[in-house]
Amino acid sequence: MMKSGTKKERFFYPEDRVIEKPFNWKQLLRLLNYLRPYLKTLIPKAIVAMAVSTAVRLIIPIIIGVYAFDRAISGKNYSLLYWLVALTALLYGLSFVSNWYRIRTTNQLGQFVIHDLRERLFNHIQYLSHRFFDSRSAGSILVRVINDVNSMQDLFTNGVINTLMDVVTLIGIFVILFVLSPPLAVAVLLVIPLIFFISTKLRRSIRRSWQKVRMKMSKLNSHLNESIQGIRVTQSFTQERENRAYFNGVNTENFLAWQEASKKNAMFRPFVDLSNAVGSAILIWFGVFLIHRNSIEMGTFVSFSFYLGMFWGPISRLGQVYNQLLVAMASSERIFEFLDEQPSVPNKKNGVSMKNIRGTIDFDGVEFSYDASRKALKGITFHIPAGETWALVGHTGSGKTTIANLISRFYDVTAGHVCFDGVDVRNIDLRELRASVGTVIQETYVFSGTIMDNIRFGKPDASDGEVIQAAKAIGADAFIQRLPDGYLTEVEERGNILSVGERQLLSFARALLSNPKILILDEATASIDTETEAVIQTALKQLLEGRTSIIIAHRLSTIRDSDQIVVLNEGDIMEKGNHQELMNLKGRYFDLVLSQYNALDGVS
Ligand SMILES: Nc1ncnc2c1ncn2[C@@H]1O[C@H](COP(=O)(O)OP(=O)(O)OP(=O)(O)O)[C@@H](O)[C@H]1O
Repeated sequence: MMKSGTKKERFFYPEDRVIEKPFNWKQLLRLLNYLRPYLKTLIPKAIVAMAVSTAVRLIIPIIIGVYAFDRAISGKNYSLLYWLVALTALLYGLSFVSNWYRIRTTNQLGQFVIHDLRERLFNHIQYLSHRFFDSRSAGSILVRVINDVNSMQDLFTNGVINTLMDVVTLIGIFVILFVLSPPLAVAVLLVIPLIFFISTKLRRSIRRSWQKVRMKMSKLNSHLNESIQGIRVTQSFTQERENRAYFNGVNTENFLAWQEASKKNAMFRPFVDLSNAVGSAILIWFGVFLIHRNSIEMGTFVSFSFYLGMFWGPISRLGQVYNQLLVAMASSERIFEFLDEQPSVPNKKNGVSMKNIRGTIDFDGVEFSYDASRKALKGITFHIPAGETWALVGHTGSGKTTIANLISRFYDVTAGHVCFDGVDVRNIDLRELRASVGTVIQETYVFSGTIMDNIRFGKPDASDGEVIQAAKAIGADAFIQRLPDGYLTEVEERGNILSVGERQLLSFARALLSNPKILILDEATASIDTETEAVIQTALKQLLEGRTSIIIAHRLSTIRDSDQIVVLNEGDIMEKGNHQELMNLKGRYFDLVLSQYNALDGVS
C-alpha cells in the first residue's frame, strides 16, 4: 500500500500566501502614492461630496430634535414646523445627491488606482528576465496580478475617503452629544466598547474563517485543474481512485472550513442587535430620568436616539478599514516584491545599436550556471563567421539550449564573453539584439487569434501578402489552406487544434517573416515527419540564406550540410568540424551518427 506521505507529495499545492501582515507605515505611504495622479481631480471632488453628505447627516437630528420637537411642536409654532419639514426634505435631497456623487467618485478612484497598479505590474513583469520565470509558476504570477491587486480595491475604493468621512462623523457626533447633554453623552457612549468588540474582534475572526474557506477552495481548484488537464495521463495509468481520494479529502476540508465560517457568521447579526438594544436601553432609562429631572428636553432625547443609530456605521467601518489595511499590507508586499525585482539581464543605457549587424558570433571562455551547484557551460570558445550555419549536437543536458539562451541574452554569462560583430552582448541595446535573433523552439507557443496573426507576430506591420508568402516559402501553406477558414482560422491559446508539426511550421513561417540576421533553430524539426521534413529542408535552405544560423538537433540527418558541427558533452566542446571531418575523426559524432543509423536499420 502507498504511504500517505507519498500521496500528499504527488498533489502538493502550497498554501504559502499570508493573508495579513502587520501594519507598516512606509508601505502604506508607498501605496497611497498611487493616489497622487488624482490629487487634483477625483480626490477633491470626493472630499467635497463627503463633507456635504456628512454635514447634512449631522445636522438633520438637531433640526428634528431641538428645532422641530422643542421649538415648533412644544411652542405650537406650526409655520416653523412646515419650514423645518421642507428644510429636512431639502437636506435629505442634498444628502442623496452628494452621497451618490461620493460613492461614484470613490469607486472611480478605486478602479483607476487598481487599473494603474495592474498595468504597472504587468509592464514590469514583461521585462523581467528568464531567471525570474524559472523560479515561479505562471499560476503564482497570475495570482499576484489578479488577486493581490484586487484585494486592495476595497482599500482604495472605500478605505481612504470613507475613513475620513467616518472620522469626521464620529467627532461631529461626540461634539454635538456633549454640547446637547454631557451626562447623557457619557452614558450613551458606554456602548462603544461593545460595538468596537463586534466590529473588530468578531468581524476579524469571521473574515479569517472565510479566508480559510477561500484558501481551501483554491486548493480544490488547483487539484481540479490539474486533474482535468492531466485526465488522459490519469486514465492511462488508472490513477482515478487515487485522484478521487485526494479530491474527497480537499472537498471535505473545504466543507468543514465553510461550516466553521458560517457558524461564526451566524453570531454577527445577534451581536449587532444586542449592542443596539443595550444602547437604546441606556438612552431610554437615563434619558427619561434626565427628562424627569428637567435636565434635558424631549427634543434632545429624540436627537440622541438619532445619533445613537448613527454610531454603528462609522465605528464598524473603521474596524473594517483596519482589517482591510492588514490585508492590503500582505498583498502590497507581494506586489512590491515583484515591482522591486530588477531584470537580472539589464538593458544598458545608450547600448550599441545593432541595426546593421553582420552576424558574427563569438563565444570567448564562456561559463554559465543556472544555479550555484553546477555549471551548464564550462568555458566554451568558438567563432561563427557571418552567414554560416553551425550545428550543436550532444546528449540531453549537454548545454545546447543554454548556448542558444546566451546568444539571445536571456541570461548573462557567469564568466567570459558572448559577442556579436565583436561587441559584447551586454553592451548592445537589448531590444535590437533580440530583434536581430530569431528563435524557433520545439514547443512553439501559439497565441489565441488567427493563423495570420500568429505568423505576423514577429513583424506586426507585415501585409497579408507577406504572411502568405512566408507560409508558402516554408511549406505551411498547404495545411493552412485545409483549415476551415484558412489563414483566418481562429486558434485557441496554445493552438490545441494544430498538430505539433503544424505548430512547428507556423513558427518557421513566423521566423522567416521577421527576417532576423541570426537564426536559432532549437530542435525545430524534431516533430516533423520525414516527408514534410524533405519539403522544409528546401525551405530551410532559403530560411538560412544570408543569416548566421545555429541549429540544435538530435536528428543528425538535418545538420549534415552545416558549415561546422560542434559536439558538446556536459558543457564542454568535445569535437568541432564539418560532417566529413568529424566522420573521419571516428570520435563521438561518428558514434552518434552510427547509433542513429543502426536504430533506423533496426526499425526498417
Ligand atoms: N532554467 C534552468 N534552471 C536550472 N537548470 C537548468 C535550466 N535549464 C537547463 N538547466 C540545466 O542545464 C543543463 C544544460 O541544459 P540545456 O537545456 O542546455 O541542455 P540541452 O543540451 O539543450 O538538452 P536537450 O537536448 O535535452 O534539450 C542541464 O543539466 C539542465 O538540467
